[in-house]
Amino acid sequence: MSESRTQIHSHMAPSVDEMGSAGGATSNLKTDEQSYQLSTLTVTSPSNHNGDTSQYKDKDFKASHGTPGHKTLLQSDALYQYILKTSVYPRESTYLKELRKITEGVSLSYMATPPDEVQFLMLLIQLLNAKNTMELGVYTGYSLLGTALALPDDGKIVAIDLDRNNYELGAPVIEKAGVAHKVDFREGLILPQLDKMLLNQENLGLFDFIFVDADKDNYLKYHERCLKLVKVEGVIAYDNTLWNGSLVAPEDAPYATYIHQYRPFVLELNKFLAADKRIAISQLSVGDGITLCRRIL
Ligand SMILES: C[S@@+](CC[C@H](N)C(=O)[O-])C[C@H]1O[C@@H](n2cnc3c(N)ncnc32)[C@H](O)[C@@H]1O
Repeated sequence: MSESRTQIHSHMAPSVDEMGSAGGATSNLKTDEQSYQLSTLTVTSPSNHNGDTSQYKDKDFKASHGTPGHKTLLQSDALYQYILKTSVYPRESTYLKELRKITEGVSLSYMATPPDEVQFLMLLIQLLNAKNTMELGVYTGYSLLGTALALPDDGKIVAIDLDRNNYELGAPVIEKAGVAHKVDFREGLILPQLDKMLLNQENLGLFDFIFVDADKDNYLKYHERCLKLVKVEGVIAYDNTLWNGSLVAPEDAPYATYIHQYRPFVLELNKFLAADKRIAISQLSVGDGITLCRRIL
């Protein structure tokens, strides 16, 4: 089995470069949470994901199976670069590109949703004819801008994040793109913000689409609240549900600390969503894994 190796350094997350060579060194690793401390580690990415987990016991296996140095669980970086160059970058709006470039220069830039995933979300929003949407976890606003561009002119996005400073890096681009009137940014912790919204009957069943991309240990709490806020036949999308591929690795696999920390919560979420009769689901291996939940009850 051939492997590619990528060095990942704290505060030096690799970025996707559309002109760069295919393969390990120019890559973009999806992680979340501002508290994430990425120590220097070697990522070893098996190029052939055939379900064989025996490699995890290999002492030479330094880090994340299924973390091929980019925000996807594809077979290779080359394939990922192919998708970006062929289907994503040529159609990425100049504003999204500008915000992506700005974000690449910011610390924790790897937190941004990858461009292929945002392209998918934009199409989904249009397929749903979504008008009222919400985003939990904004960062600099790359997925927020994608949503705003995909919505009709009278569409709305409630966007919640505890950190206004990062949002303000993207806000001028959102303004320049002519979609700022759709964005209702609310600074604060997500849980109390959702609870406040639930007190107003008018918010119940209001939303056509909700994108959840924040603290994994709270996703189940968000789920109960979002199920009341999304309309029947509306969609909630949970990001990072494949959690860097760590879900199928042994507990002592050499992942970064934050991966270990949140892994049980993602496992619990996936199990819960699979059994939840109130929703129809599909877990997709786009980006770091995204689970679509359509409210059916
Ligand atoms: C992965 S980033 C979001 C990325 C964003 N969707 C994008 O495309 O750039 C996660 C964000 O969630 C925010 N966050 C994490 N936990 C939160 C909480 N409990 N309440 C509010 N915001 C939170 C962080 O401040 C961070 O900006």
